[in-house]
This record gives sequence, structure tokens and C-alpha cells, in this order.
Amino acid sequence: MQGVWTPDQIRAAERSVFARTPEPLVMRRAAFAVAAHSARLLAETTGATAGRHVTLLVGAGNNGGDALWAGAELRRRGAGVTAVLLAPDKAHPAGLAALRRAGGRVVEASGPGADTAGIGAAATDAVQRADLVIDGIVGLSARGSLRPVAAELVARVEAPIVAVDLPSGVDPITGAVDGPAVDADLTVTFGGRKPCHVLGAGAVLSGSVVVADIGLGDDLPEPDLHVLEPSDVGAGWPVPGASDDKYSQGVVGVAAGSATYPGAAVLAAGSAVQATSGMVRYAGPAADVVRSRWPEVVATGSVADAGRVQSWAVGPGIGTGASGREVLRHVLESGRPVCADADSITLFAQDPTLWDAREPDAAVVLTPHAGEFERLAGEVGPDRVAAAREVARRDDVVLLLKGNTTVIAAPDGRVLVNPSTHAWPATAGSGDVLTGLIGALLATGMDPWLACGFAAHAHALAAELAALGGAGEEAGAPIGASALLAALPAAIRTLRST
Ligand SMILES: NC(=O)C1=CN([C@@H]2O[C@H](COP(=O)(O)OP(=O)(O)OC[C@H]3O[C@@H](n4cnc5c(N)ncnc54)[C@H](OP(=O)(O)O)[C@@H]3O)[C@@H](O)[C@H]2O)[C@@H](O)CC1
Ligand SMILES: Nc1ncnc2c1ncn2[C@@H]1O[C@H](COP(=O)(O)OP(=O)(O)O)[C@@H](O)[C@H]1O
Ligand SMILES: [K+]
Repeated sequence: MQGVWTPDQIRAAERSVFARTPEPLVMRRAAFAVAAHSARLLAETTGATAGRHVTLLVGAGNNGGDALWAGAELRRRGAGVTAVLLAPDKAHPAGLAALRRAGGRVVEASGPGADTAGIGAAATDAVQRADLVIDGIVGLSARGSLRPVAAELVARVEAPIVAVDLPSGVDPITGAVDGPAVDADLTVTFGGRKPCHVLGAGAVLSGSVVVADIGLGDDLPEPDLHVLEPSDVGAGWPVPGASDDKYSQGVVGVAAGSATYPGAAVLAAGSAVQATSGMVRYAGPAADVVRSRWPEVVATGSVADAGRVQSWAVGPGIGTGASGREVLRHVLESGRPVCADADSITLFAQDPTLWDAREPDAAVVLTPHAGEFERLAGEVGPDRVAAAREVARRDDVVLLLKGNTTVIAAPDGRVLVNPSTHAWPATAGSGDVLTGLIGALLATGMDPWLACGFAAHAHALAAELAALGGAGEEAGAPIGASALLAALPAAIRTLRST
């Protein structure tokens, strides 16, 4: 599992480091990493570092300082380096001096011969002839999107971009973007990932993220967010052992669908069938359809007759009327962990007295999309982590907020994020598949927060495998939820082999 630290946490750790290591030395370490990764990218894209042109976009603070020191190092490796200063009066003095000593050139963004956009001729030339651009416009102190001159310069870049710490224009805390921002090929960050590398538009605009060690190590506190690695999910995925039988791996009850809309039942039950080797019970009006599609499911007409289960997956397609409410009340009273999705969430929003049916010690997972979240607690807003955390605490639930980046908050404040590099699961019914997956993992006794993380991970990978069908990343075809469901075993195999 990877940690993600807030800018405040990183700054506090840096302050502790400065007590033993001088600040300029820490910055040199950061800059050296930027230079080394930039040289590697240059070699990959142009075959060499020496003789290539690197342009530094340099803002008003230490982020620009990192870029300037990195430029000095690249100059020593034989690259031609030009720094374009966006705030000439505030450019990091020691970095600037180092670059000049190494033979680098310095120009002002709005220097002589400025065009109608306010960009000087030398700056335009430096950006256009670059083989690589280093974005040192702004880092942890960023507020808002790129300012006009920086935005104009960035828009003229055609070369690959290496972002120092984070892509400029992205909010460091939320990853949100509300105007122009750098779209980096690679981000070199320091000490640990920041939220903007895994949340919102920032997760995509960061490109590949490498974490350089600048000695923060033991000074970093418990991370603010966590990200599961594929290998974590693969290693922890429950599979049968020699002494297992169908009961020992957990029995999940699925209460979903209706006679008119049996699809949700088929998708959620099918997902539970494929997630683990335990047993799946279905209870609801779509029993015949579920039985014919998934003969291994033990199906009954009502939750009252379902028999014993270790968890419930409830909600998709149950309706928001009296019968849906009774189904939800019944599973809450069971005292088993419950994954409540779709109509269950609307039912909770309509009738908060439903919470009274809950056994206090049984975990409840809620899996809203943005619209369902709004019914529960108002608009999500730009800070999705804060929104999910607040409701998880308020309602004592594990809250899984759906979207391109899935955010999973536990009542104790822990947050997992599952950033996605694609949007293939954005198709009707794919949420029903997620509900079945979570329900099946809950039945195994897994920690509900982790169960949600595992499910979100396998779900996104299944969608990707189904969409790509073995083709390259650019050649996927749209899929429906049935294809996502069919790809679940392949996704679990892939995760278990990492
Ligand atoms: N401490 C250390 O030793 C280490 C620090 N490290 C590095 O320092 C970085 C943090 O540096 P920092 O705190 O100096 O601020 P930084 O992010 O460069 O911003 C500077 C100024 O930019 C401005 N600005 C704000 N928003 C803007 C926008 N949208 N577009 C344009 N400009 C904008 C705003 O000034 P304003 O113009 O508003 O007065 C702001 O004050 C960190 O990310 C890492 O790279 C590493 O070397 C490791 C060791
Ligand atoms: N743009 C997107 N990128 C990646 N995943 C997405 C995107 N939009 C939705 N998803 C995922 O697809 C699923 C959709 O669930 P949901 O909205 O409940 O759909 P439905 O109700 O049709 O089943 C969730 O797992 C969600 O995280
Ligand atoms: K930057």
C-alpha cells in the first residue's frame, strides 16, 4: 500500500529534516532527482542528453528553485538549458546563480519583442525548440490555475513535460483544475505522493509519478490517504484453501432486482459468484431469472426465507417504495455486514429512521455515485475526500464514493483512493457488479474498508481488460456491464499474478 501525504504533512516533515540537514542541501537532492529523471526521459525520446535543449519554466518560489538547480545539473550533462522566468524579481537566487555558473541561459517570459499574448521572442523560441520542458512554475504553494502568461507559454509546448513536484495549475490538495494546467508526461515528487497525484484531474495530468527520496523518511506521519498496489490486492484476494468448504469462505446474500428489472439481480449475483468461491444466496422477485443464469446461486423469493448468510449486498433495483424499505430493514436487522447501494441509499436519504434497524456493531458500506451522495448529504463539491470522510464519520459507515477516482472513507478517518487511468466502467449496471463484489468480500470477514478497495480495484481492471480485449490502450471498444462481469475472473487472475 502506498501512502499519500497532504502538503501540510510534507512541510512539517521538511521542517524536521531541516533541523539536521541544511535546506539548500535538501533542495539539491530534489533537483538532482528531477535532473536524473529528465535525462532518462530525454534519452528515451531523443536518444541522448548531451546536445539536446531543455527549457525550464520558472515561477516565484522553491519549485522554480528546484527547476533551476536541475537545469544546472542537466547543463553539466551536456544539455543546452534555457530558463524562462515568469516572475524575474522572485526567481530563486541561488538556483539562478547555479544555472548561470553552469552555462545556462536565462530569459524573461515577458521580455523584449513581446507578442500580443505578452510572451517575449526569446521565451517563445526557448519553448518551441525544446526537446524537454521542466515545469517549475509552482508547487506545493499553488493556488488556482495557471496565470495567463504561464498558460500561454505552456500552450506552446510540444515537447514532453517533466513536472517538478506536481503539474502547475492543479490544486495540490484536491487534484481539481479550474482553468489551464500543465499536462505532464512525468512528475518527480519529493518524499511521498501528494493528494493531487491520485485525485481528480491531477491524477491524469501528473502522468507517471516518481517519488524521490529527499530524506523525509521517519519524519513523515501516518499518511492522509492510501492507494492499493495491484500486488496488495492480488496477495490478499481470498481463494479457497485445503481445509475450506463452501460455508467456511462466507455466504453472501444478494437482495437486488425486481420482476420487471431482473438485470440488477443477475449482475450483482453473478459478480458475487465470481468474486470468491463461497456460496451465494439470492432473495427477491427475480429468483427465477437469477437461477437460470447462475445455477449455483441458491435463490428464494424473499429475504425472510433466504437462510443464513455472513453478509448482505442490497439495493440495486429493489425500488424506493415500501417493499424496498422492508428488504433494507430486514438485512440491517440481521446484524451482518451490509453493502447498501443504489435504491438503498435513496431509502436512507428519504427515511433516516431506517438507521434504527441497524445492529450497532455490524459494518455498513454505502456506495453512492455523486447523485446519490447529494441525496444523502448535499453536493459532493471539489474536495471529494473531505466529503466522503465527513459522511463516513457522521453515519458510522464505510463510504465508497464512485467516479473516475473512487474514494473510500472509513468511519475512523482512513481513506483509500483508487485512481483510474480510464473510464470504461462508466456504463449502466456496472455499479451492480461492484455491489456483488463488495458483498462477497464482506462475507469472507475482510475489513470492510479494504474489501471496498479490493473490489474497486478488480472492478476497474475487469472493465479495462474487457474493453481492450488484448488490444493496446488506445484501441479499446465500449463495453456493457455484462462484459465487465465476464472479465472479473481474468482481472483477479491478473492481480494474483502481479
Ligand atoms: N522547503 C524545501 O526546502 C523544499 C521545497 N521543495 C520545493 O518547494 C516547493 C514549494 O515551494 P514554495 O513554498 O516556495 O512555493 P511554490 O509552490 O514554488 O510557489 C511559489 C509562489 O508561486 C505563486 N503562485 C501561487 N499559485 C500560482 C499559480 N497558480 N500560478 C503561478 N504562480 C502561483 C505564489 O506567489 P505569488 O505570486 O502569489 O506571490 C507562490 O508563493 C515544493 O513544491 C518543492 O518543489 C523541494 O525543493 C524540497 C525541499
Ligand atoms: N468516468 C469514470 N471513470 C471510471 N469509472 C467510473 C466512471 N464513472 C463511473 N465509474 C464507475 O462505474 C461504476 C458505476 O456505478 P453506478 O453509477 O452505480 O452505475 P449503475 O447504477 O448503472 O450500476 C462505479 O464503480 C464507478 O466508480
Ligand atoms: K510544478
